[in-house]
Amino acid sequence: MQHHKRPPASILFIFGGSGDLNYRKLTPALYNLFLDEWMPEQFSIVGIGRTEYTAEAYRTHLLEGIQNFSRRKGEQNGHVKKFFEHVNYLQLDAGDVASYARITEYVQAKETEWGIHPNVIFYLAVAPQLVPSIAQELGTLNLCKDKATTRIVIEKPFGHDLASAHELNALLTGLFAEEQIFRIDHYLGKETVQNILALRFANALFEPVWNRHYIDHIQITAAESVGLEDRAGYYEHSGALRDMVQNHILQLMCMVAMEAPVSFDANEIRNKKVDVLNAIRPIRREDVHESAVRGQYSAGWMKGKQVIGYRDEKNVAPESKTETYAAVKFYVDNWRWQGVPFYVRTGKLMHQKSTHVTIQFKDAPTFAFPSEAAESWRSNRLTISIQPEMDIRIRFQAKRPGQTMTLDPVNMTFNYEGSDDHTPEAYETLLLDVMEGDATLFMRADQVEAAWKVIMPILETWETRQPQDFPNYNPDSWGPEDADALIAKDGHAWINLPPEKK
Ligand SMILES: NC(=O)C1=CN([C@@H]2O[C@H](COP(=O)(O)OP(=O)(O)OC[C@H]3O[C@@H](n4cnc5c(N)ncnc54)[C@H](OP(=O)(O)O)[C@@H]3O)[C@@H](O)[C@H]2O)C=CC1
Ligand SMILES: O=C1O[C@H](COP(=O)(O)O)[C@@H](O)[C@H](O)[C@H]1O
Repeated sequence: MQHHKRPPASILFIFGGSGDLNYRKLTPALYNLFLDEWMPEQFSIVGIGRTEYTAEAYRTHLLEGIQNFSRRKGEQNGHVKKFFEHVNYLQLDAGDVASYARITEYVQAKETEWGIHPNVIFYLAVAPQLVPSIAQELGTLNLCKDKATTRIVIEKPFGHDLASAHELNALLTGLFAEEQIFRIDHYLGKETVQNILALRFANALFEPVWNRHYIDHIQITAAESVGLEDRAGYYEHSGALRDMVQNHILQLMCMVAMEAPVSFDANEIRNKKVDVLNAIRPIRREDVHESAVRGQYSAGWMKGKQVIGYRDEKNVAPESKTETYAAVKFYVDNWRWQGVPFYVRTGKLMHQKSTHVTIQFKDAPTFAFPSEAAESWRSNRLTISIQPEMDIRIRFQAKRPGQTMTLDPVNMTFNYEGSDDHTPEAYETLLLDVMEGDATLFMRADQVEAAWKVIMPILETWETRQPQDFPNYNPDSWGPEDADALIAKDGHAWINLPPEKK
């Protein structure tokens, strides 16, 4: 039984309908929205790509994606069939200007069939270099003149660098009204990421210690156990820094480091986040080697299975210098964070899928216990596990029961209620927001550009200096040795989160 208001009738055109994002995330999310009766009464999803598919073959392909990646698989009685009645495919080369007329024809046919004018959403799930030309063509379609019902969703990375992001913003704002533009960063739709704001700003407990006086350093890890997954067309031009650091990781950093907002108004939150980006200390080109490490995976073994190296993946150049791993040390130059390092890292084919933020507090000022009481004083730590574990852990010292004064670090853990099955995926939340026209969880133009500004010196340095040691890390490892050295020289070590015992 449905207890909520559904969005208005919508047609979603997904450029990149034959790609990995749609297969792994968008279609499973739309399917879950359908199961939960959040999809409009009248809707149509149209995948777009150059690959040849019959409607049937396309649906079979996407069903496989649901079976592999959806939080609820495709076995729900009859629902799969009903869902796929709304899914179609348009074989279309985005470079073929004349073919855009087919989009208008499709919309007109649906208008006639449904007897109303629907929302029309263009989702650009394609590599950034294709975005400007597609946006340009869409912007000239008559139907895009209707600001209330037409929207364009742009995936990250938004642009390829600072200059192209700036140009893209100018292009989009020339063609569309700001309320039609949805710059997506799906990490902002994750429940656990949104909970960072709740943890920090709905509790007075943490605020007094959330600063340079009590925090030693902060770590952000987004480790993936998957490799390239046949995405060379996109990833070879991207690499880990553009793919994950410029967007997802910097957004996580903003949430951890931002000042308290005075309201939950979308612009107020964005203002506070952009302040963090603007306060990140610029890394000088000559210092990049001190603050950033890149890596590329070799061939090897992953959980007992043989895997090929990055350079042997399909459509990857044999001498590719694309990084599949990046670690960076940042500082935020403001009163709260002066002198506190933020260590961030991300990589593919790593030992374990794990995204988490760790706040490492300073040691107790003196240690009155006998020195043999504890292996380390460095015990106070707060960890926000974003995925696959979804929990918040506070680690502190406790006395081990017995006659001696022996201390052990223990964890107090908050686990999200219910199973993963019931937690909406980020793309469910965000796609619903797009259909409803709510841009609160989306990026503003200046945020995207400020994030590019932060990473440009690293990008430019890496692009001009060839990596001499690629491939430099093994699958099923925690990345290159240099990344351990990056943090070890400050007297720290990366924290690899063990799964919480249930
Ligand atoms: N994969 C993921 O998990 C995530 C991806 N993203 C973002 O999504 C975007 C796409 O990534 P991903 O799906 O992985 O990349 P893929 O390489 O898997 O997909 C690229 C898509 O672009 C289409 N395409 C390429 N050229 C054309 C063309 N001339 N005309 C029409 N379609 C074309 C391809 O279709 P065809 O070959 O059939 O033409 C394919 O569907 C990137 O910006 C990425 O950052 C964001 C979050 C997660
Ligand atoms: O944006 C991207 O994100 C995925 C990882 O997303 P997650 O929700 O599974 O953490 C990554 O695999 C992909 O390379 C990147 O484009």
